[in-house]
Amino acid sequence: MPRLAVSPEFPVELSTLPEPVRRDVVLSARRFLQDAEGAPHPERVTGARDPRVASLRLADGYRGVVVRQRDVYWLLTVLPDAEAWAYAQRYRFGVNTALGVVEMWDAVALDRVRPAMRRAAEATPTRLFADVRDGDLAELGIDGRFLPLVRQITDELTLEALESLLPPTQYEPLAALARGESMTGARRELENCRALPPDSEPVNPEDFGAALLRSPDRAVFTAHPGELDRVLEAPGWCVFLHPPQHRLAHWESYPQPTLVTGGAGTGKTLVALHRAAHLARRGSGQILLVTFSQGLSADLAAKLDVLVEDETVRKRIEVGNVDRLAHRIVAEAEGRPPSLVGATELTALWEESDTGHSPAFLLREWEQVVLAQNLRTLEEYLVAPRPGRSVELSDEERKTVWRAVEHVTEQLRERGRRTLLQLAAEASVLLGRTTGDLLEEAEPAREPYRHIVVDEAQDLHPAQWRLLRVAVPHACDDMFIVGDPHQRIFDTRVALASVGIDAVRWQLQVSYRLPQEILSWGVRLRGGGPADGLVNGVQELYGFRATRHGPRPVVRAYDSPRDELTGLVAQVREWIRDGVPPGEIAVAARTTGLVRDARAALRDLGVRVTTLHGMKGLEFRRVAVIGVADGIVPDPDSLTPAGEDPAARAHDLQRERGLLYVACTRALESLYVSHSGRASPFLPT
Ligand SMILES: Nc1ncnc2c1ncn2[C@@H]1O[C@H](COP(=O)(O)OP(=O)(O)OP(=O)(O)O)[C@@H](O)[C@H]1O
Repeated sequence: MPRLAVSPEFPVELSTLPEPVRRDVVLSARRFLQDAEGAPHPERVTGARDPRVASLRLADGYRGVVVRQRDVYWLLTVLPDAEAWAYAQRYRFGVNTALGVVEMWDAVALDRVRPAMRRAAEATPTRLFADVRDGDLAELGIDGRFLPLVRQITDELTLEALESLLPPTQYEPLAALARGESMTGARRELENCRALPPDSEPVNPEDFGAALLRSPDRAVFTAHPGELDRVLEAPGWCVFLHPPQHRLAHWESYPQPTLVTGGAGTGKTLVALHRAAHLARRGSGQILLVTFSQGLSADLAAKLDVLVEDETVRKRIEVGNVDRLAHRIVAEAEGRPPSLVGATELTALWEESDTGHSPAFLLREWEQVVLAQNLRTLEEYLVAPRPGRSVELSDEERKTVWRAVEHVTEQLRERGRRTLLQLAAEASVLLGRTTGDLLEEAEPAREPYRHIVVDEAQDLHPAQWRLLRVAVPHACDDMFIVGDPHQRIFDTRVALASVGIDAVRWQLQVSYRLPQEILSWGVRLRGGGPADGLVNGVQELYGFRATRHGPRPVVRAYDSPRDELTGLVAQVREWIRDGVPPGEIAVAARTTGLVRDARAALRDLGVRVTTLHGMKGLEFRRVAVIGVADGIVPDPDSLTPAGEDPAARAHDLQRERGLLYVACTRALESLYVSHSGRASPFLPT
């Protein structure tokens, strides 16, 4: 029986074929896998650059291309006959001698550039890799067949021109050396191309089957027709993760909490989903997959349903948001659902306390200093640090503020009302009581969850982190956390270590959602500067890059809001005329008023219209962000007056910037931004 591995390109090509052809292709592939009667035979490809390449007739006029070695077949693509033969002739295949993974390159295109490279090399004695020894290149897995070419490269631009022609495992270490990195840096880049931890066996470059097994991003083996159907039908992200994503999601065991950070579209949510699925398949205990809001958790649950087919495995994962968890714990303890206080009622309570500070100032002090550090007494508050608050408070002023906090909490208690953060704080006390102090005890009395996986971690409040920490005992694989401090859209900054989560951090750097043009523009908008939170110190966007190119974002200035709406409608209609389904188009604005106007203007078109906040965690092919004007973004009502607290205002501005950045980085293909009147100061010039 053949051992059949499928490449990620095969299902993609298959999905573009007309229905009857697709059905025939799937039937033929199944027959081939089972070696059944009528199965297609591998046919030799004359003129092939690689003698292991063969062709399979999969449907009338359509052929598959395979690389074979003994009983192993790697099914690469399915194309109309003529294209399939040409494809089969073009490519060569190898095994990376350092990593043992498969490599594939367009030998015809590479041959085509050789004469120009030779001429360029003859014109100058300069060589980009003159100082690098052959031995070092071999250690980095550079294929001997590429060596003459590598030795001819004169400068970085020439190397960049080769990027699409070389396998990434050849290109990445060379690019690192070209950037002036040491051998260690180049090795690190190479290691980043590894999806699985190294095995103890030395690499045998002749064993193609073993190399395919080490390359789950390039090939998935299917043992029976059910598995083949799954690979052919499931969305690509369910089956093929990019090497760093695969490594993080499928790592056997993490001895301590793990934090994965990465820019927009680097696949953090996918990694969180696959990690949860991996843990569930292992069956080591109940898993909580948790995120920031109810809407996002519904989205996660829907994706998880697609990823995990086995019902028993799926049931091991509860998907939720932290507020719901807190609500449930308190409701169970008290025998009835807790009642929440509304924003207006809370503001009125702060106003009752005569402190000389605004309700917004007091609320912030309560949430970001008192609740964030879980301060219970005036004595604790008097000596507590107040990070992010630049207005000094004397002891007397602190006493006044504390009295206001006591007044408000007392009033809330009397009315039987609570805020969500109070709920989280109470839930962690309740859980701590029933489970013992899990931070201290080695063997708690009860284990609510065995694993917790957190998405959108940057926006959780310390009180919510404390709840999550007590909801899972300290053990290997207890917490797997993904987030991006640059996408923070709420006022929470937490160093995980300060809430008992001693996390080791990993980073994803390649955005698979954004074209480079939107990514670069977005980074300028966000300000490439560092963001704080999650780990001690700050994090940079340095090294964040994309794999695709696309159109530059379009920024349109209009004379009036009415013209701006007309322009929006014209843009959305054009996208729909281009064939983009309305469900894959989103329009976002900072204010609910603008959202209402845009909804009315786009009434019949069926596109999603939402606030900037509502864009969090989502993705669309085309995105329009409107009303990006001075006076709207940043929202003046959401900014602390500079006179009241300059540091808080600076944080507010960062948060507003982050919000716009989040909305603009939802676009897979095109981004359209508009304003009437003066542009928002956040827009890159
Ligand atoms: N392995 C993959 N296979 C297919 N598509 C991928 C893969 N990894 C990332 N993508 C693409 O990138 C998108 C972003 O993935 P995901 O939502 O997990 O990123 P993220 O880092 O959580 O994004 P953000 O922080 O901006 O919300 C996916 O929806 C998909 O379009």
